[in-house]
Amino acid sequence: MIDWEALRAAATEAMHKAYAPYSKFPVGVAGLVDDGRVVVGCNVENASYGLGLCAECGMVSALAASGGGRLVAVACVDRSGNRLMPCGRCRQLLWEFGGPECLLDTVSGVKPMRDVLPDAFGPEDLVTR
Ligand SMILES: O=c1ccn([C@H]2C[C@H](O)[C@@H](CO)O2)c(=O)[nH]1
Ligand SMILES: [Zn+2]
Repeated sequence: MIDWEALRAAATEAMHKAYAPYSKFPVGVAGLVDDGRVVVGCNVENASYGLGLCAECGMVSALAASGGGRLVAVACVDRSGNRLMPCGRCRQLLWEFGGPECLLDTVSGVKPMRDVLPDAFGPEDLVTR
């Protein structure tokens, strides 16, 4: 059983560390890894606006830097602690480390990644046919 409350709490704690002076839209994300650890990320913006990093970007970096593994569940929250859908780019980032079965705490309930990124491009598509 996935403890979604705990995952949302970890995402909310990360959200409070966001650096979002330009959008004033802090985001936090937490991912449950297949070995039981929880990795988090927050958005980090830049004076060169287009260079801002989404929270999920930091989270997958933390995943790799802390030993890797597969994401089994992900929760993203906004400043009110409400569920937030990852942007399209971030869905692709999550797909790389979670694949179709990874669960996402969406605004319309828990869904597998395959439902929020249908017909996704992934590592297996790089195999020459
Ligand atoms: O899934 C998302 C969507 C948006 N943001 C950030 C990017 C930007 O800093 C702010 C407003 O778009 O929210 C994320 O971190 N993750
Ligand atoms: Zn994003």
